[in-house]
Amino acid sequence: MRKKIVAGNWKMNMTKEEGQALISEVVNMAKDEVNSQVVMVLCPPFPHLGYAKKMFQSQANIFLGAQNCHEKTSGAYTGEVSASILKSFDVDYVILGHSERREYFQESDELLKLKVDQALANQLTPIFCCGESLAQRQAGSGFIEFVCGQITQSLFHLSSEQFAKVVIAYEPIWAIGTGLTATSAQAQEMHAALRKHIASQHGQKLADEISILYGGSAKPSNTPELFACPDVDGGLIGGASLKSRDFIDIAKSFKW
Ligand SMILES: O=C[C@H](O)COP(=O)(O)O
Repeated sequence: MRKKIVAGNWKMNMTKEEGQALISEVVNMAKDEVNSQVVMVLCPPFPHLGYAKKMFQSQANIFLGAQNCHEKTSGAYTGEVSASILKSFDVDYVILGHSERREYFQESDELLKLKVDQALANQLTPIFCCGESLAQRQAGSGFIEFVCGQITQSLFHLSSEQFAKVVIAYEPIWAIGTGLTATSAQAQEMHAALRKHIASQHGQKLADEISILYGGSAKPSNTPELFACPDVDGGLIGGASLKSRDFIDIAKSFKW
């Protein structure tokens, strides 16, 4: 059975004190309330990575994620962080290709390919984001091909053994932070198409093992329906991951 994952992307939020309080609440609530088979990933800004892991070391289903890594191994790249540095801080996952990175930092499919390689070479699990813009969705056709194309461009150079280690996050750009959520039918349609696309390259067995998360204004009121879709394996959560109650309730949205 493929993994059910709820990842919280804090983006550029939370001071040290706020972050510590949030993690401690999430850890305590998860212990009592969340099925231990749900993989929970906390992705705070870089400075929090230094202390965060120690706060949930005893909890086997909570993992640490970063929000980005550099495409090179090391060197004179002021302000950047490599995958090997992240690994040395016990980071497990790294979000790559988020639409905010693509838009504000001009990250291309080609660059993301290199970042994915760095992540895998350092035993980090990439949470690879893909998704179409509002204009592409409103055009009414071609958006599924566009999103599958992002996977082709940045991930299809991987061997099947490498691809099996990747988590995909479908995040329609028009749903991120807007309050507009994809309907469960829209999410299911895209997730099924992505799985079919992966199967065309790596076979059905591997495609069936890949976790594909949904992201975009996910909240406790809509995740039960979204997570009930056969091809939706969890969520990449932005705003709602900053509130412990909401994040925990989202992690409780799976039907078993
Ligand atoms: O990485 C998370 C996504 O960008 C979703 O953000 P959101 O839940 O605030 O819409």
